[in-house]
Amino acid sequence: MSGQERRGRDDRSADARRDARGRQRGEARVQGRAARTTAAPSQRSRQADPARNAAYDTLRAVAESDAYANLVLPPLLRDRRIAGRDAGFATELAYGTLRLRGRYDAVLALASSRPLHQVDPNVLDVLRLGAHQLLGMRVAPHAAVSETVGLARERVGAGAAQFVNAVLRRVSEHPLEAWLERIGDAADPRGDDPVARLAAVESHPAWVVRAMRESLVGAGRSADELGALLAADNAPPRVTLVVRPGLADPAQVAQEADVTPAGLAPTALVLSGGDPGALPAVRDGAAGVQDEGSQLVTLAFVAAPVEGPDARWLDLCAGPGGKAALLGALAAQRGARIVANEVQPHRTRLVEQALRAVPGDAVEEVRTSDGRTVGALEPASYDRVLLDAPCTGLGALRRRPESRWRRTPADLATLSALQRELLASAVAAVRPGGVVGYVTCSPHLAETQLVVLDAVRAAGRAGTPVEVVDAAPVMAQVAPAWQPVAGRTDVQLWPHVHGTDAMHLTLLRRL
Ligand SMILES: C[S@@+](CC[C@H](N)C(=O)[O-])C[C@H]1O[C@@H](n2cnc3c(N)ncnc32)[C@H](O)[C@@H]1O
Repeated sequence: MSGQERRGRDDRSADARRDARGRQRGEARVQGRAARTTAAPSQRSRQADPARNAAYDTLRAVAESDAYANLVLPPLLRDRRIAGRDAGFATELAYGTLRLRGRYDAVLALASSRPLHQVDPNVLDVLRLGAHQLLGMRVAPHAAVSETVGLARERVGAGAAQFVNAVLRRVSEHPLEAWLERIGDAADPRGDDPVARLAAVESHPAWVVRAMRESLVGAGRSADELGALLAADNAPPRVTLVVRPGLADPAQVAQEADVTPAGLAPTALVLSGGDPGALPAVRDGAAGVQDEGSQLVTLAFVAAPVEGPDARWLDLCAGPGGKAALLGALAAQRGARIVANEVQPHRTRLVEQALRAVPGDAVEEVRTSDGRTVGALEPASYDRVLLDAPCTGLGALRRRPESRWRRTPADLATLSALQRELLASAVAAVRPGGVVGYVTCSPHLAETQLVVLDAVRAAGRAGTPVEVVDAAPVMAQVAPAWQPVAGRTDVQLWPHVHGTDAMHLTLLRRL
């Protein structure tokens, strides 16, 4: 995607109701305040608007309390009664700034008279917000600078405001394309380090850039797609609904909301605007918000042929219950029953909530237990076992704006060890002839192909041998538009190709 296209996409989420200064109109009304204020006019004109304040508070919570932006911002907007386009502006400002933090830090490092590590973290976050308004959103440059200077003055102090003014004025001197060129050259001065260049330009840690290149190649795709993959991580994901089969009617949902078919999964609709939580079908649990990739891997898992009965399904790591709800709906249609297992009690409660619309006789149990023990406690007990494993989430970076900066290579070692144990347990829990679906929302080879390779070997040693089932024809049956990758029996989805999270699916049959 070109910088121009990327900007165009950001532009569409910019606030059309904002005035030329990028400030919201009718702010007092949105805030429930009287139009008159007791502040002196000079002070009034300096007040940063609530949307920018909300974005700033979100960035500070992410930095100081290890908070998740998508858990911090929505309640903050509700509490402060920031709604509609102003909420959209705050969301794009906060999430976009977090996703593109690496790019903006590279820009700010060139524009600042001080090394960034000497800049107060509060000031640095204000600068990042200013950089995103200037380079990633359609806020007029003078408004982006003056409003952000106002934010600095209000939240940090007058000295900080002067510094912010000087740096942002320098940032505003060049358009995004020129800055991308400059930060690319600064990261890769000799022109022989494409990873460093992409890391700066596409705003990913270098280790993630390397891992994504290996994942693309390992999944049978070209390394030339790397730039497009990283750019796709920087775009806000579309809002996709799942219409749970037998519980809701897509035509009915289409009457209630502005939706279009997502393209691959027959259950998936893209919502073009509005609050999905306000839709009746979503409120009652017959539909939900779910990435199309999650729907596809669940549908393919259920479509995989098993030998013999097909009545008892286990979701080993079910929380918060998105896939369990789809599984439950499909189980109800097929006369099967599901057991939903989750290790964290509060997430088990979310699974119960997600399953509220699934007919009771399709749900055998929702329980809290460590999935690693299930294989030993209930050997050969299920016809299908879904293992949607805890993972780094490197395939869902666009959805979790700050996570790329939090994850470390050390997480891979911990998580892939857990994934191996859980997969061994899943294999032990499925009966001979039954199917295990191994799913991650990461394309990292250490969490996908290597875990599967080890699990197949370990299963043989443990006396519970498995074979890999070719998932390509199964996926083609579920999603006729699916294009298999030559030589691959697993399924790897990609944001830049399929518009989904980078979900992985391997199907195993117990022998
Ligand atoms: C990727 S999430 C599952 C998402 C879920 N399938 C959905 O679609 O909503 C992985 C889940 O595994 C849970 N988990 C982690 N370790 C576990 C364990 N040892 N046993 C069972 N669940 C575990 C996590 O708490 C988390 O809820």
